[in-house]
Amino acid sequence: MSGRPILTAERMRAAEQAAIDAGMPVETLMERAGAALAEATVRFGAPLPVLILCGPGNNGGDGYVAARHLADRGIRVRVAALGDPKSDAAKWARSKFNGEVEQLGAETGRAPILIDCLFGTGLKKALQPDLVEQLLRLSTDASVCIACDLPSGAESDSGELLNDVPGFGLTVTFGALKPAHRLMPAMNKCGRVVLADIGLAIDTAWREIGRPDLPPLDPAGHKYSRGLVHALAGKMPGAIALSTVAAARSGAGYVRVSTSRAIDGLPSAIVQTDTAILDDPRIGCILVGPGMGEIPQLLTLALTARAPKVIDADAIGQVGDAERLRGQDAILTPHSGEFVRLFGKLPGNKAEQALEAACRSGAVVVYKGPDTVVASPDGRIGFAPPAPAWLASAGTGDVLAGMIAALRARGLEAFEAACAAVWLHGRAAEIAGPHMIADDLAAAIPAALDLR
Ligand SMILES: NC(=O)C1=CN([C@@H]2O[C@H](COP(=O)(O)OP(=O)(O)OC[C@H]3O[C@@H](n4cnc5c(N)ncnc54)[C@H](O)[C@@H]3O)[C@@H](O)[C@H]2O)[C@@H](O)CC1
Ligand SMILES: Nc1ncnc2c1ncn2[C@@H]1O[C@H](COP(=O)(O)OP(=O)(O)O)[C@@H](O)[C@H]1O
Ligand SMILES: [K+]
Repeated sequence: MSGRPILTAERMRAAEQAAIDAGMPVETLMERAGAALAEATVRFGAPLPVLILCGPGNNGGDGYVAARHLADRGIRVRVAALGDPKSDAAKWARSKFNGEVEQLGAETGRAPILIDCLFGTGLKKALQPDLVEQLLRLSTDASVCIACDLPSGAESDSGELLNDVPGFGLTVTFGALKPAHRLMPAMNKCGRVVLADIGLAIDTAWREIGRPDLPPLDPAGHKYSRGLVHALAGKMPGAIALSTVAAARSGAGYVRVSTSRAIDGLPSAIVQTDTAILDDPRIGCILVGPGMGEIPQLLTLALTARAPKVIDADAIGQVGDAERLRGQDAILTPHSGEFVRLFGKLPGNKAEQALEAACRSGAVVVYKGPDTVVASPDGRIGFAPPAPAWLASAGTGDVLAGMIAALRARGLEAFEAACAAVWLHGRAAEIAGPHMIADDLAAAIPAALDLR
């Protein structure tokens, strides 16, 4: 899966230390970070007067460097600091800035562009209440708010907010994204996240899910080689109808649904059958769960088959013990309620919880929500880019399950199929627009596929 790298604060510091050990001065890293922050500010905010709030550590150091670069470009820039810089690199950055440095407080005047360089990955506790008050006041008075690395108060690894945090239009981060950029509630405060390369070597299995690279159609292919999805209908046929339409629209060559009674309104291209023979070697992926209701035999039947499977919705609740999935080639797609029901309350951030669930079950886990994460038992984690909040409507999860099943049946490896579907699902929602219903979402999949 391609996409921007994501590192915890500890691994970020390790990457920085490795660069320093290899002979790169920390001042060079800070110089690059501050220059990138200044560049993004000019591009995003236009050449308006800037106020930079500097904290005592290296986040503040980046701010002094950015102030120098902005001043060199002829932009009116003021710096208000919490106090003297504490780290050597920040002291160096402060010494290179020729302008005046105000004491940050109730007297600090507003500016149209505000840059928050108070705290970044070094945040350890909530900001003092009076500092929060100043940050909120100055951000309310600004037209454009930019966060250096992280909004101050957002905890880098968990995505928790330790104090009230204003909403930023832009966050400029360095080397790699941090989990907080893609986990709620912090991700909702970051605005657009720009990643600047400051010359660090980044090695990680955690990435933001990027635009998928789907294999081209085989010119000599046939409907089975393009992928056969076999869905199992249960009590509520509407849900499996959404899933199967989504699977067909996602490029499966053949979509078949086992159902005891005809499902009205299903496109004729989707084959309805009253038998449920799952030992057909041509099946590329079985889909079970959407609209299943209390029919646990359907999950049992799916688990007897060799084919890969997507286990969604009601079927997740029927798994009981995650160990049951060992040896299965499965993708699980729980929302938070289904996740806790199957795995209990796990420690760590959402990504770590998904990874633990993947390790326990041996399945790829798509932990859904406004901050969907995809985890593979081999340690890979994909963090979804922001998706529209209007996805929170009935049936959109059924659509996602069908999309994953189609991409899996088309031959993508389980983790790749899940990540690609999550990306396309978010883009389809953007295309379908704020008043969409799940049926519109499925109809927008071809346009999302065309975006790639
Ligand atoms: N890791 C890297 O490779 C690079 C990091 N850079 C910058 O360095 C930042 C991290 O710098 P630091 O480790 O100095 O940490 P910060 O600048 O985030 O915080 C500085 C120190 O403030 C104290 N502190 C934390 N929370 C506080 C609170 N609520 N109230 C009062 N004091 C508090 C802590 O002792 C902390 O170490 C990054 O966010 C980034 O902006 C850049 O300079 C470029 C290179
Ligand atoms: N606030 C939100 N912002 C973005 N995406 C969301 C939000 N809430 C839910 N989603 C997405 O919408 C889908 C909902 O799936 P699910 O909860 O299974 O609903 P349903 O069972 O009704 O289909 C998931 O893909 C989830 O990630
Ligand atoms: K900051």
